[in-house]
Amino acid sequence: MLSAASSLELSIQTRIFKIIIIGDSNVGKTCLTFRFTGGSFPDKTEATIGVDFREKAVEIEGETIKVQVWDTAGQERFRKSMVEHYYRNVHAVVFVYDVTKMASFRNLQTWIEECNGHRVSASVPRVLVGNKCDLVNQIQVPSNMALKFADSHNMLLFETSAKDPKESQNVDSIFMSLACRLKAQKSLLYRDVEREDGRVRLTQETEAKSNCPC
Ligand SMILES: Nc1nc2c(ncn2[C@@H]2O[C@H](COP(=O)(O)OP(=O)(O)OP(=O)(O)O)[C@@H](O)[C@H]2O)c(=O)[nH]1
Ligand SMILES: [Mg+2]
Repeated sequence: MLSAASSLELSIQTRIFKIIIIGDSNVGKTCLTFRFTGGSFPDKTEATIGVDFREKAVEIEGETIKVQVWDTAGQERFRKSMVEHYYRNVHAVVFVYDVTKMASFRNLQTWIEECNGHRVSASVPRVLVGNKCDLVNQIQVPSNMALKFADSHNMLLFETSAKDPKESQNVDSIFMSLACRLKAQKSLLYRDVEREDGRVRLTQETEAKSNCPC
């Protein structure tokens, strides 16, 4: 068993990455969050009011990182007082649309503008997620259209389903790929700080040895 001191030390050392999920109401933001943090698809969901937080500890290259997912409200009336909080000190942004609803794809432009309007740095990674791919006969947003949009905004595209258990790895990979990128970014940041201190010098070679699972 861990002593109180060592468990305190562990929790102090654990880095937390804040990832927000943004998109129209009903696209499945809450279900995607559930799938990643709890491994299941909820029987029933209500519209999110304000924000729901869910966390998951993941291990990347031997480091335990806490991924803190901010599941935001898509409905204007449930989000307007919270928007500032969503974007404050955010580490990564996940934009979600519903592949069976063209309007949710068209509205991405507005969500991206909102994000840009909150001084989110260009270095904050963003990904695009097309959800509900299990509804194969109802797809309205063709993959090539989504891919073009993602490319033009410098985002990776994931097409997936929070509902289909066979897709659960794909859902995990949305968050894991972001966590890997953030870990790499942060280690660069530490390296710079350490360089300034003149204490530690990490070389390109050290970076190349990285064996990130993503
Ligand atoms: N078929 C299918 N239905 C899904 C999927 N993901 C979510 N749903 C359904 O879509 C509806 C909305 O899901 P939520 O996760 O609550 O949507 P949301 O984006 O969080 O909505 P707000 O909280 O209002 O912003 C629910 O009825 C879910 O069961 C999916 O991958 N496939
Ligand atoms: Mg929700």
